[in-house]
Amino acid sequence: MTVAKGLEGVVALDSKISSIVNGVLTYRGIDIDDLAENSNFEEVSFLLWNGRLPKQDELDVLKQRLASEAALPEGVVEQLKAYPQNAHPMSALRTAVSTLGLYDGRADEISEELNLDKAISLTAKMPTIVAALFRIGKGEEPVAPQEHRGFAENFVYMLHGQEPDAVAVKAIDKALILHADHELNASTFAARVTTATLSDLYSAITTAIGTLKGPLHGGANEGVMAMLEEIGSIDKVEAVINRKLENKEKIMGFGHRVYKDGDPRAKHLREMSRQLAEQTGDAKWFEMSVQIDDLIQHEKGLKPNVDFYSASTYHYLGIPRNLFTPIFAISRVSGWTAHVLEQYSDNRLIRPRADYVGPVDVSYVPIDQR
Ligand SMILES: CC(=O)SCCNC(=O)CCNC(=O)[C@H](O)C(C)(C)COP(=O)(O)OP(=O)(O)OC[C@H]1O[C@@H](n2cnc3c(N)ncnc32)[C@H](O)[C@@H]1OP(=O)(O)O
Ligand SMILES: O=C([O-])CC(=O)C(=O)O
Repeated sequence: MTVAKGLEGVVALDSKISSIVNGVLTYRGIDIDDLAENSNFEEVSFLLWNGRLPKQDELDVLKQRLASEAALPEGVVEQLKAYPQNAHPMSALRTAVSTLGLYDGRADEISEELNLDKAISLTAKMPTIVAALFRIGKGEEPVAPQEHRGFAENFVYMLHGQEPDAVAVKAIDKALILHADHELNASTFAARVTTATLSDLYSAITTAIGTLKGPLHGGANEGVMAMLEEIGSIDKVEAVINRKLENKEKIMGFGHRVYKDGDPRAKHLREMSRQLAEQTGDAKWFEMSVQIDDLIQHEKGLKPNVDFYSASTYHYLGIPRNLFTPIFAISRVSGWTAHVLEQYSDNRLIRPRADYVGPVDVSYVPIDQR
């Protein structure tokens, strides 16, 4: 058997959701650059779930549903308050999504219509969970979502409990568009593996969140911020990065399994970070990031991925670093659920083989003779 370690280059399934061809990322055939400039997260979610852009009335209905289904069952809010306060928000989010499944009496009913309803309902609740975890962590009461607010706007409102800043809302909305789907990345693959056993949507998304959390995947954005904080000032960039390279440490936010010539999402986040640096008058985090970017490209030939400039962008928005990966999950749930729907619609159990390389012909030794 030929083993492709890490399944590199293996095509595991057909999908009509997103594509990466010659370094260009599309959702349902539309270039991500076009969507990032012109769309919004609700529209992108519709696109991922339905395979086409919505008409105005369809978009209005989806926006209304996402806002009206954002509130959490009281029992879930009580559980969030009971979680250990030192739990990582990604772990708490994973457990909360699993708990939400317990509150859906039809979680195990699988039908096209119900699956889409569940996708909308879960997507609607993700920002509410993340904002509630943030506030509970600070010893504050969660803020309930408001029905007249858009998706990104409601999230920023629930974080701070006050009228959201328009710049922050626009930046979060763009970040959500850019993170919404990415072909067969590790967390999406994990969600599809779970779905392919005909398990329920909440189980698939719980699987996906656990997979996104790792620092080689979505967790890298938090790792980037930790690195920026460790470096601390522009004059220390070179020394710290060179030491990390000498120690053969992975530099968070660089490299990619598929993109070898650059991640098309990174330029948008870089520009957002630059603009926010200018608006806040605090250039340090952007300038440090640019210097690291130049150094890593020069030393390793590696380019930044989606996680690199999202770290300084979120930092400028006043978001603590342990919420960076949960924000990724708030967005990616639209893609994960689109893949869950696609998997259900043409399912076959996903079950590859392993090449056994362990010992053979070993006899059982009774315990008293070992
Ligand atoms: C949303 C996302 O998930 S985007 C990815 C987020 N993850 C990160 O940013 C973590 C840092 N990056 C990495 O660890 C990797 O580049 C991954 C996990 C993204 C891709 O991994 P793979 O496709 O398996 O690449 P692989 O690890 O084989 O890298 C190839 C070579 O480049 C090196 N390399 C790759 N990325 C990095 C990095 N960030 N820092 C230093 N060296 C790196 C590897 O050490 C390897 O070198 P070698 O051939 O001398 O052993
Ligand atoms: O595709 C990948 O391997 C990781 C990634 O960039 C993403 O999930 O957005």
